Amino acid sequence: MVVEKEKYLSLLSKEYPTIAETVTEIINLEAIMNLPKATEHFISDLHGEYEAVQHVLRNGSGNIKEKIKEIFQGRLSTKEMNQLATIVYYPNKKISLIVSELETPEEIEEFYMLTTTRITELCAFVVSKYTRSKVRKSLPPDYAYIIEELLFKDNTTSNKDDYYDKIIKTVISLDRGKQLIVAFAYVIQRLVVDHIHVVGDIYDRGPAPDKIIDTLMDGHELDIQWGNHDVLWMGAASGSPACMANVIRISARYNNLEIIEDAYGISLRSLMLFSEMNYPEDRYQPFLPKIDPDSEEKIYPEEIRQIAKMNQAISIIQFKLEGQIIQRQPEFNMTERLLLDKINHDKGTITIDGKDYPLICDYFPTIDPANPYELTKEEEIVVARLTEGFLNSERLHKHIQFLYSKGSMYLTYNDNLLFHGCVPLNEDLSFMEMTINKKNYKGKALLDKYEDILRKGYLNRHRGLSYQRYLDYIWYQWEGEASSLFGKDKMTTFERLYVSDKTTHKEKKNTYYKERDNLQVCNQILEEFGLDPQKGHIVNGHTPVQERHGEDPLKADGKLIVIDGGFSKAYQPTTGLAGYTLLYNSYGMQLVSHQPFTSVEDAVANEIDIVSTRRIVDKELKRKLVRETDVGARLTNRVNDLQDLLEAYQDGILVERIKK
Ligand SMILES: O=P(O)(O)OC[C@H]1O[C@](O)(COP(=O)(O)O)[C@@H](O)[C@@H]1O
Ligand SMILES: [Mn+2]
Repeated sequence: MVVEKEKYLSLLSKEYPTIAETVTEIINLEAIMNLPKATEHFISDLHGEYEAVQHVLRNGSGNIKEKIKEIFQGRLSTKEMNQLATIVYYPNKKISLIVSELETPEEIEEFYMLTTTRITELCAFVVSKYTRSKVRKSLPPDYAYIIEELLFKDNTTSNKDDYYDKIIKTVISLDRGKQLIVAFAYVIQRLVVDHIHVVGDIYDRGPAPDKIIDTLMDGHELDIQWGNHDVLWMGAASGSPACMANVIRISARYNNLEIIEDAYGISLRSLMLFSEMNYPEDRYQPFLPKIDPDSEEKIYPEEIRQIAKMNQAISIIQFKLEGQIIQRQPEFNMTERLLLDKINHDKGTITIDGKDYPLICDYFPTIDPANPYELTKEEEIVVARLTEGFLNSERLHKHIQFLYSKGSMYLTYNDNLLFHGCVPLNEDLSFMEMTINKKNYKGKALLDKYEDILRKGYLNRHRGLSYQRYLDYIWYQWEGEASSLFGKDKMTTFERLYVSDKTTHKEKKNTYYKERDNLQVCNQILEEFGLDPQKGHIVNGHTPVQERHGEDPLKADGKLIVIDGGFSKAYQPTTGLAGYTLLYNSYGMQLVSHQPFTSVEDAVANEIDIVSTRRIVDKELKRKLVRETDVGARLTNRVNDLQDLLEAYQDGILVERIKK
């Protein structure tokens, strides 16, 4: 035997010291590989919409309802099935509501009895595709014993029924019925979806990306493909002032500065004072925040004025900082985006592409026409304070570290390729090249390089300016032409704010977006990432699918699927929907579309499911097993090693470590 192999087996023998233990593990792994493939659940462009995301996660994109129907159709009425579903999604709230409407203790007891029996049956069905050990690990410690006892009850011995009945009755008589049902509900929520892929853009626009991350951190098995908005926050947390200015500007624009101040505890006081002192009352029209018409929170005119001024101050700071990057990084090829030096301060106009346009607002108290990209002393102080705040917020770093640990630029998983935006293409369909530190990158190598830069930028965040190069490249991924996350020729933020002529607002999408309906292009990309085009799919987020205008989320005959349906409220008028989720289980792939989510209260009281339609993307001819997945490939390797270990024991090459 080769020495290396022998060493490896000797190490393995520490974990499996006897023939019996080795055999047991082989049998265990073989059994796992024969289980149906676990359900993958793809979501993207969550954009801070915590409640809608929660709802989709709680109802497993409609999967829980499907399972309820499978078991109870014909036995329960639609009303009873809807009620059971809502109990699973919002157990605490729904049970309290139901119980408050019941009159006698007998009715309450009957409700608990019935619900516990039904939810046990549902849970048993949901967990039937997992090994017992996996189920056991998902049980809440407080009720693990009881749930396990009820779940794995032996149906062959009917005299045990009394025993199970007795367990339930005792729990109820001890006034613990509600807690047990809640525990069951969470187990069902957790296990109905085995693995979540978040295809980018958790941050910006909506109110609570921080709460979404808290939820994602709470135990689901998942991975993240970073979106452009996530990378902007990662850049800000890495100490990039330009990324940070963008983050603050977007939060101000969407009237959501609480995310910075309250959720992450970063003080905006310096910016507020600076903007109050420098930007007067009537010059901020383009900077008024967008107010969510559905929001019940009252906002005072004075507050709106304050936010607009902060937005204006940080926007100018952003344009200056971005101009500095563009000037010091010729490789970015972005000199056309240098606009502050094109302002004609006397005439109140700007020259873009050789044409003069009037400015909506021509008040630039901090811009020195001779040196338009230089920050004033005061602006420098504001930027330094804010950067410190972003570098030192504990909660922000907890979240950003989670994004780094679970995330990547792209992912290959069970033959599929997942990324948020695009693989930048030239018009002739070749991969677009980007020069980074004098070397050229394209296709997969470019995405790998971007990821490397993102990681190095964050790891070196406290090491000062010599690492600024990384930060500049992180910012580039937010709005550079060869960014795989942005995918447009330019970001016209300045023009949108200052010029009314809409022709200047145009952002041209990369060729990828026109060509991703082309099967050959999709195949070329799958091959570039080492995947089999016959088997794989590409999954993207980033561009809201305008289903209302007849756009199809399935491109190239279903080879590529775009799942940005607009959880983001700001985009719902364009999409006409509230998001897609893609499910990939042992029977194939299904695209689920969701209607706008109103509120938790509405969902609880009126038992609303926001799932509207399901579409088959791909159907497996034969139910797919774990053996045929990436996990299966790893387990097969493991089984092969264990078989070698077994042989080594049997041939006397290794001796069993029998415990004394
Ligand atoms: O809708 P807003 O807030 O004006 O933002 C528009 C900007 O957002 C972008 O669409 C990028 O964000 P998305 O990833 O959400 O599309 C830019 O291309 C555009 O300039
Ligand atoms: Mn995006």
